[in-house]
Amino acid sequence: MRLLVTGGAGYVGSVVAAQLVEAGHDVTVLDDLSTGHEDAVPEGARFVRADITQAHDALDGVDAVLHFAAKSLVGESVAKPGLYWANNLGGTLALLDAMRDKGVARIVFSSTAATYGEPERSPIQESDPTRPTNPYGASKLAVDTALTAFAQVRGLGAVSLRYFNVAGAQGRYRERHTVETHLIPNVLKVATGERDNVSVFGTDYPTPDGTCVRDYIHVSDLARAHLLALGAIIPGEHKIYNLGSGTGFSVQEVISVCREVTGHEIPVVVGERRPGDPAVLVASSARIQRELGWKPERAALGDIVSDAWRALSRNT
Ligand SMILES: NC(=O)c1ccc[n+]([C@@H]2O[C@H](COP(=O)([O-])OP(=O)(O)OC[C@H]3O[C@@H](n4cnc5c(N)ncnc54)[C@H](O)[C@@H]3O)[C@@H](O)[C@H]2O)c1
Ligand SMILES: O=c1ccn([C@@H]2O[C@H](COP(=O)(O)OP(=O)(O)O[C@H]3O[C@H](CO)[C@H](O)[C@H](O)[C@H]3O)[C@@H](O)[C@H]2O)c(=O)[nH]1
Repeated sequence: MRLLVTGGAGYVGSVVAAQLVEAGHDVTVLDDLSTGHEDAVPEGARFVRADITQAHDALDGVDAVLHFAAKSLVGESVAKPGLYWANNLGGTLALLDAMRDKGVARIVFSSTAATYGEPERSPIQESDPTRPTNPYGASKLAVDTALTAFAQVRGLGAVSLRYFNVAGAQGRYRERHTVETHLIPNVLKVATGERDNVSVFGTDYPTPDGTCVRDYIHVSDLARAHLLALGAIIPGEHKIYNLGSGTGFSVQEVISVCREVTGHEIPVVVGERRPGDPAVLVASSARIQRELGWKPERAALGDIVSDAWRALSRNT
């Protein structure tokens, strides 16, 4: 297929673009490089540096869009909600209009666990209430809502994948955000010497060891789900799937695994709770397993951390 990958110079988008090229698709990456890196665009993909509101030309002859481009820092979204609404919702609406103008009727969208907010039960199912607790999650939920409407009125075929905590690396493709908020890369930066210690945000949560529990999914497993989603798009339908490994690990458990993998003691500083962090976020991925036959292959936390560590130590 001829595919447009927005945000394909970023962490998740670059891994998916690499898998798409590998599978023989014709791939164009469109990215404004606001948080991405041009050298993350895989060999064999074309690169267009542009904002998602300027995608018209890049959509010529395209069969489907995989839409990763977004702002995705929860804290920044609280400080600058306008940026999140404009970029994530406004930008996506412009992209969807351009797709309609160019007759492109298929999209796979990066949604998030943040659309659920504080969950009522664990694991979270797609039918559970969506009550985002920050503008980032709200902007992503608004796109999901728009996709449902456009499927009904425009015949758009859409799949939203709600990622839980993405981690790990695929070969050279790794997480390298300039502002890094995610736990695993921050812990590993202590082992490379880039940081002196890692802060644990709260030890008084109602969890077995008092630290937050998350569902970490390997970026390669996540990427594979996009290729399955692409094949499952049905015009006029919007499908939503959670994507996690189905097992929760606490912050302390993650740090322990990072110590085992790196052989570094990784000093810890106990800090305050980070506002807006739910105690436990674990996905039920039963729907995508049942309907698309997806299965995580590198779900073990040791594998996820080892792959992230290998890629990081090769590049620092
Ligand atoms: N990483 C995670 O744990 C996680 C979890 C849930 C959802 N997501 C979603 O997955 C997607 C990818 O996340 P990521 O971690 O790879 O982030 P990232 O910041 O590495 O990648 C996003 C890419 O989009 C580009 N971009 C942003 N705004 C743009 C615009 N207006 N026009 C063109 N390009 C633009 C950036 O330059 C970057 O290359 C995002 O939509 C994010 O919300 C990520
Ligand atoms: O230096 C750090 C970084 C994180 N944490 C803790 O580690 C856990 C994981 O934090 P991350 O920042 O790695 O991930 P989040 O769970 O906050 O975020 C993920 O889930 C969100 C939904 O709530 C969004 O989908 C977001 O894009 C996705 O990365 C949280 O309990 C956080 O408080 C620390 O203790 N210290």
